[in-house]
Amino acid sequence: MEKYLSQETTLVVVGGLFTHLIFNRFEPHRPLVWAFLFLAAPLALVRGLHLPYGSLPSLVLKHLSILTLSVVAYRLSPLHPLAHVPGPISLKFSNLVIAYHSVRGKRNDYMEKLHKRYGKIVRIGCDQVSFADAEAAKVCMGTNKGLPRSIGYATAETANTPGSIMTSYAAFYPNPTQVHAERRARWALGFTSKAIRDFDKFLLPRVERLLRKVGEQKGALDLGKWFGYFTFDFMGDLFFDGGFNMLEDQDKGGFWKIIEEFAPAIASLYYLPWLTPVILALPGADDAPINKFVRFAIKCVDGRLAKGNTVKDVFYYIAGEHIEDEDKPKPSREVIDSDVQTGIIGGSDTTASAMANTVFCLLLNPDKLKKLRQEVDATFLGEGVDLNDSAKLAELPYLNACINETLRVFPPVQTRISRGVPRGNGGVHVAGVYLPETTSIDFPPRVIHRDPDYFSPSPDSWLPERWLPDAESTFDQYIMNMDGFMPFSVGPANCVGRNLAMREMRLVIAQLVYKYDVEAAEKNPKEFERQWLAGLQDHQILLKGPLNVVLTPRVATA
Ligand code: HEM
Repeated sequence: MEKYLSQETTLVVVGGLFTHLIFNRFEPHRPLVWAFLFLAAPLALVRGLHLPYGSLPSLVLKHLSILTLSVVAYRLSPLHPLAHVPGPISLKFSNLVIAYHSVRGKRNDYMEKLHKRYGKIVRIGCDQVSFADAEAAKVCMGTNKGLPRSIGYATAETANTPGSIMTSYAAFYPNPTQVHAERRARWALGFTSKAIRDFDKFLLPRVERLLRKVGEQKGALDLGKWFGYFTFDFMGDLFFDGGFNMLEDQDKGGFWKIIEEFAPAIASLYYLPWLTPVILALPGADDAPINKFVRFAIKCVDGRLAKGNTVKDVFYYIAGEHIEDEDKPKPSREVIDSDVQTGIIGGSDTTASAMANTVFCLLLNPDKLKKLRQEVDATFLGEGVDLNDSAKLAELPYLNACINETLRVFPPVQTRISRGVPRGNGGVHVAGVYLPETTSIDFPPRVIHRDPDYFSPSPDSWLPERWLPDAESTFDQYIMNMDGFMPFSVGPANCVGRNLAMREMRLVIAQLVYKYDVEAAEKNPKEFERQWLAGLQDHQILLKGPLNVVLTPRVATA
């Protein structure tokens, strides 16, 4: 061997392989540790072999080449613990490719294609799988002993924050289950049935204003945008005692822009958690979308804290304003700042997306729009009717069928409810597949919801009738497996805002079709459909193109 390889080359190879072993074993995420590992072996060589320091750059280059080759070869080899999971080679050697699909915003279509080709489980990164299987989702998200969220949630925040309700449940935290349960308990107080009923004092005036403002617009209007203004204002009521007023001023403050820039960044960095601290350490990082969003959240918290605890909103509970006992610990300012970030995103975009997609589906299916209107008219026509009667709306079968069917075909979180196998637990066996320690598992609701094993017939089609009580006798080969329905996720970390979101959606959709004739501005249904689907961008939240409609006030008839 020595005949062919110089001592220097042999040591470079050994150094590269050894560094790979360290990366593999400890998965460091800090840029300084990376810098150390990139330089340590070449420096040791220079010192050990008494080489000139001028040879350092070329040694570093060789070291990095060996390291890269070793990493790529290992990830593609049968030795890798995820080698048994099928998937395209282009995705196996690095998470960069799936991160690229996330930035493009078409991860939803891409995942659908991958699952059609490779089956229920696909390897989508070096340590990532997508698992479109309801049983696996149930086990991993678990009602009592599920897995925590994956390490990618580290990217949702700047390095040193203590974690929100969302991120504190990530596998990298020392005790995710306990920390999350403590955060979740405070959030849950803000979403009891009573608290939700009390929030009607915010919600009902916002619904009234939304429906008045859209009626005042001349010509076609982008209803999706108006839904966004509405949900953002309502989120502001829930967390910051109001203050955005988008239904009056539209987005003059540029709040949506902050979220629209933040979403693609965070959705792709999820797959590259090591990159976040690097980006945040670069000059000019102050203007990075993550920092802009974090600053925005902090400013909102400053404003709310300055107002004091005059109102029992969600913030009141998550900030521990309800804790009167001086001896009981209150959440730190860092925890509040982190939690509020989850609230801003969770409380605004998701519900707006679901409502926009419901209207889109109704417009493509005028017979079903007519049926929904008949149900709403029949319920609310007459003296003394209360269009704000949420209890009554919750009982309307067709209204609920339309919303649930939209959440099925177009779930606002399309391709990633994520869980991670913690280091040190020896891996897990899920639905017949072994997943080693540190694997990140994405459960893609849109793929699962459109799987004929769970919903038949025509799982890709929007058919509210499948939710009606007589569906079993109306459809041939009827399958409705609710284990495969997870728009709000399941288990201890499922969506805490679910009941509130359903209340919002029922009120808005019912009152919209009651008060207005709604028509698509684009008269060709095929073109209308094409434009809307092309505009949907899956960045974990669902960004949308315009939903241009024409509204005509109507008088309800029996
Ligand atoms: C149609 C509307 C909504 C949908 C489809 C939705 C969906 C989801 C999903 C899929 C998760 C992830 C759960 C997991 O990882 O297992 C989640 C979590 C969460 N959502 Fe929602 N959401 C909606 C509305 C809301 C609203 C209105 C709020 C609050 C104002 C909210 C607050 C949260 C919070 C705080 C979490 C984290 C829960 C935890 O970690 O315990 N969501 N949501």
